[in-house]
Amino acid sequence: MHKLVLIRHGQSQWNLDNRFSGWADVDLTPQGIAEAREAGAALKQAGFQFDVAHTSVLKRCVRTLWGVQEALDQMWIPVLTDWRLNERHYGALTGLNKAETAAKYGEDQVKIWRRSYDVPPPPLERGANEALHDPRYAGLDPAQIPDTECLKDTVARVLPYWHEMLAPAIRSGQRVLVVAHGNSMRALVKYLDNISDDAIVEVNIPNGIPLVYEFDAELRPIRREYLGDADAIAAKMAAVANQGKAK
Ligand SMILES: O=C(O)[C@@H](CO)OP(=O)(O)O
Repeated sequence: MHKLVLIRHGQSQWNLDNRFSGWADVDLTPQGIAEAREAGAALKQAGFQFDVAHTSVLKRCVRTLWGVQEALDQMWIPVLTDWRLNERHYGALTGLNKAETAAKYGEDQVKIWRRSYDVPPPPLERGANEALHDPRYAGLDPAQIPDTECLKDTVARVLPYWHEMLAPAIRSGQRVLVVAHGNSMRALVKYLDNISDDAIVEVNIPNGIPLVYEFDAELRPIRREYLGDADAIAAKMAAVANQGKAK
């Protein structure tokens, strides 16, 4: 039986402030740090241990992984960080308040920007794209650095990571933990669960809750389950969906 555990990072400062984050490197809040430890404790209680962990190059994910590893008493396992697990790039919306953006452009437009499969937010001007000068992206061809991304664009970088890095490790028997972001997880979940372009619009990922997949030998999902209280998880998902309301 193959398993995979996915966790969205804990609450970030811009989750709390209700701002579009994308590739901005915002840190966790104290609540986010506590959520990371709780996720690790829940995994430990359920008997999970891991051989390797993968995360993005953004500190809200890295710090979440640290909290999970600490609670699991597995600080020693190999960790791979990769930009392909980053949050979807939010283009010119990065840093804007979601409720204010909904008040200005309408909730429907904000839902399209947040959740549609193939409509990207307005792009950053190339000259304003700080990722071009950020050493963590120095190994990339500048053409790979986006000025904005829709979910389809995020799928186009997350899926190669799945096929090249995650799936072979899982197939070889490694116990793999992935700490990622709301939309890089939506990209992976869309593929794994074969969710349509229309249905993915309603999928929201809660912060700091382990999502456990069980696969058959072909890595087709047999079961998936969030670890934790179902009502609390549903409330967290609804809170994410409601971030795009004008209030
Ligand atoms: O701001 C972001 O980068 C993401 C995740 O926090 O937000 P949303 O849920 O609006 O896609």
